[in-house]
Amino acid sequence: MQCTHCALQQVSVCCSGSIPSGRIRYQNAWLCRSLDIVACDEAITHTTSKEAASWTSVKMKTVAVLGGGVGGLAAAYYLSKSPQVTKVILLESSARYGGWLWSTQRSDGAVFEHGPRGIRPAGAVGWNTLNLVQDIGLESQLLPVPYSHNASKNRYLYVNEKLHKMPSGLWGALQTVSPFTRPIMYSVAKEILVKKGKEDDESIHSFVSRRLGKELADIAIDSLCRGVFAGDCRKLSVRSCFPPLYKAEQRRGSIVLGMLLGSGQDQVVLPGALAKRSQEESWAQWSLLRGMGTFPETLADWLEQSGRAQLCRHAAVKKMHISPAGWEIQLDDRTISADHVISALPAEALSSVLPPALEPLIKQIQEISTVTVAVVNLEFEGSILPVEGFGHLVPSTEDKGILGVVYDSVPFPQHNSPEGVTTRLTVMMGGAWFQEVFGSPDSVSEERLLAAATEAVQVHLGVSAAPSWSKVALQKNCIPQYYLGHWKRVECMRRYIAEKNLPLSLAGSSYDGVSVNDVIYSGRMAVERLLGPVT
Ligand SMILES: Cc1cc2nc3c(=O)[nH]c(=O)nc-3n(C[C@H](O)[C@H](O)[C@H](O)COP(=O)(O)OP(=O)(O)OC[C@H]3O[C@@H](n4cnc5c(N)ncnc54)[C@H](O)[C@@H]3O)c2cc1C
Ligand SMILES: C=Cc1c2[nH]c(c1C)Cc1[nH]c(c(CCC(=O)O)c1C)Cc1[nH]c(c(C)c1CCC(=O)O)Cc1[nH]c(c(C)c1C=C)C2
Repeated sequence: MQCTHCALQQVSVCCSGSIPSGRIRYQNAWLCRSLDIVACDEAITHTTSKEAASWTSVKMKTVAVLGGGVGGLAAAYYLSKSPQVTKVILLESSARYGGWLWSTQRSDGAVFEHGPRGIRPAGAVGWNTLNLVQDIGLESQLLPVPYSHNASKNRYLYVNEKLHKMPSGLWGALQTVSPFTRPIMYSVAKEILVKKGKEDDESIHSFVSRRLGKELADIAIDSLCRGVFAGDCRKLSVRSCFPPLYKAEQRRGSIVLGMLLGSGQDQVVLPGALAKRSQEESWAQWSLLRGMGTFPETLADWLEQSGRAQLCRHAAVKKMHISPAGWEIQLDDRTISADHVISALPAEALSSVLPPALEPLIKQIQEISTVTVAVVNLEFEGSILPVEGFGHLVPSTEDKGILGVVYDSVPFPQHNSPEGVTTRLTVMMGGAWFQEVFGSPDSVSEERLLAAATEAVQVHLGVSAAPSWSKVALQKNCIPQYYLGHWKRVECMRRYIAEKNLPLSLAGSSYDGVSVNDVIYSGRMAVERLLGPVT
């Protein structure tokens, strides 16, 4: 079995009798050095005297974190918990922390999101985020949306010029629901009999076509990939974008069996009180009273007040030099020395600051591309929606340029203006199709993007009124695309770093998942790989 995080080690499941080197005990599981689970307690039949890892002896004087997005802030947070680090310094090029977590709060109190608007509480990474939220004192600001809410139950597809509610629950799966020509359950039942694929990676479209049929791949999966990665499911990797699907096929021979029997838990996180509350109250997603942007703001304040991290804005990293003494990080106006660097920069930004001597690494990093998304917030007078739900997605066959529309007022009415009845919507456009539809992101006008968004709302939702307020945010290169072979590329990069003994860790959305939860977890993993488990 190969550890998904620690490319260097071939680890064996312990009950086969072989003990992976560097295995350590952590909570109720056995982990390899990268802290992937090797085997749960029950599976352990052998132990060695060498298992206590020597993390406690690791000392770092100064660790620099590059990038003040949520990934960098999370890395700084976990570093700040470690007594092994003397100094943590975070460098952010822009005037504010948070990267893509960015909200506008208007003077009347209405909130508009220009990046993520909801975070999933479920699973180890969801719990991990909620543990952090609880620790920094944000609990009172949470806006949870339970599974029973219309925004959780109702998601729509815009196909053949009509809105279709996506089937949900067992009853929905048993019926033929347009735009599909067969019940989803038909494809699901047949899936168990489909042979396991032989490739070490596959596009999401090919994987789903093979296992569940072309119709689901063409409509549902095409739309899903636009609604998560703003990307093209024919190019995106199933192994890197949806690891549970890939693992289910590898370990159980079927997605359905993998879901029923489990296909291996990779992360170990204990739920704190808030995460337990999210389970008890069945939250599907959550936001914050004054918008997602308050998350990084509060985390940055918490770090500054802890006195354990020095945070610098307007501190663009220009170049980095490496010597046996460590890193020299060149900013506009000064140079900073660090024993270790955790990069939470977008891949492209990291590749442009690394020293030319690391060319093989730079080349690999440059292969991770991104897409641009135009995020258009619209506000309308009155209740104008024909349906109640989270929003609708548009498959690429219907309209390449319009990815989907979020009905923000439905999940988060608390973000509406308190003055009168209004409806807030967000139209997301472009993604992998940006250039083809709108031309260069450097030359497209806001007017054109606003007109396209307003037209989509008019055509898809029958809203003829003009918006009473709008904002266009062109999010250039905002979502990394994990194309075929991404896992191998990331593995190669980490192997290169390890073989060259470079004091460098990679975190952030470019490598191990794009969701806010994944990115926060990547910051934690970077710290744990360096210093051992954080508590
Ligand atoms: C429109 C949109 C909607 C999304 N919706 C969701 C959602 O609903 N749910 C969800 O979970 N996720 C969502 N995401 C994904 C999620 O928001 C991102 O993947 C995540 O915020 C990325 O965080 P990061 O810290 O890795 O990167 P970034 O946010 O890109 O942070 C990197 C930071 O590095 C800084 N930087 C760049 N160059 C330098 C330099 N040379 N020196 C110093 N600093 C530098 C940047 O200014 C930035 O602050 C969405 C993303 C977008 C764009
Ligand atoms: C239409 C474009 C987009 C919408 N959201 C995003 C884009 C590009 C970005 C995005 N959305 C989600 C994530 C995180 C994924 C995760 O693992 O948590 C990101 C990066 C959440 C999400 N949004 C939709 C789904 C199915 C998910 C996955 C998690 C979940 O089930 O909640 C669907 C969806 N996204 C958008 C719309 C309009 C929509 C469906 C109606 C907007």
